[in-house]
Amino acid sequence: MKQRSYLALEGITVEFPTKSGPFCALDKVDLNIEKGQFVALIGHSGCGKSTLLNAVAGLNTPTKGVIFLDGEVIDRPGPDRAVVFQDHSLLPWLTVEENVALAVSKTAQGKSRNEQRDWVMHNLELVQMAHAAKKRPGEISGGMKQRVGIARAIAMQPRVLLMDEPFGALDALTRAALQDVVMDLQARLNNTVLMITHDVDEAVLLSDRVVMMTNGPAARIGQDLAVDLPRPRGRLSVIDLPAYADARSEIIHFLHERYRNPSLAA
Ligand SMILES: Nc1ncnc2c1ncn2[C@@H]1O[C@H](COP(=O)(O)OP(=O)(O)OP(=O)(O)O)[C@@H](O)[C@H]1O
Repeated sequence: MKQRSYLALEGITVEFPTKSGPFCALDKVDLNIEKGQFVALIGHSGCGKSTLLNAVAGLNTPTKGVIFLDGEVIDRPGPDRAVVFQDHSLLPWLTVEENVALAVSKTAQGKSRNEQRDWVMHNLELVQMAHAAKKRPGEISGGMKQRVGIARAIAMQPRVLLMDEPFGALDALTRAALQDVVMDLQARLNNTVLMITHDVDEAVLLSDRVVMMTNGPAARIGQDLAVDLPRPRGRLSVIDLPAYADARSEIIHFLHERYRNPSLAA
């Protein structure tokens, strides 16, 4: 039997029907991610990053190709793949605790009510949000909502954590604090993660690999860069390492030289 990676995308083509005929967003994309790897997906706006992530989430169906997770074909959404979106998508009428509990109830077979409650609080503690358990989303800041969104996702113990620009709507300092949370979680839990970002420093700081996409239509993977930085990582401990500068430079050359932003092309 063929030995596949934990998450294996094989020949993924996605075409969308449009008035002027099919629009090819992704063209025969192959991507292999091992268990416990943190992979960032980077590329210019509109290249197809969300299309790729949504295919893994089961939210869109590839026109061609197959996605395998732990040897099983993925063709629909499931609680084994939790998604964190840029917009936290918490239910406003539920408290922080209830928002996480709702997700946990879908995946907590065999857990008593008390065990589920403890699990919810444990995950809120991991993102330093236990103190706000009784608040509603309208009573907490954007950064705090994103922390809760992350707690909700990891509390489901997904096989893959998918993040679509999770910090895109946050100011720079809040964003940095959330990156630290994600680094801490990765050190403790070693999740398998696929994360979309537009931020080169964020990609290098958080990831084991940075996968760079070519400009669409018919986008492909243009470069797959291993980030050779020790873990656990801290922002100040890696920033002066040559490997940090090298990775950063590779990505910037890819984005601004090899595949320039198509909307800036003369
Ligand atoms: N449902 C759809 N119907 C038609 N075209 C679509 C559809 N969804 C996405 N597209 C097109 O597919 C291409 C890829 O879109 P996608 O949202 O995946 O890009 P992206 O890299 O995630 O962009 P951004 O960084 O701006 O979020 C774009 O040209 C987009 O217009």
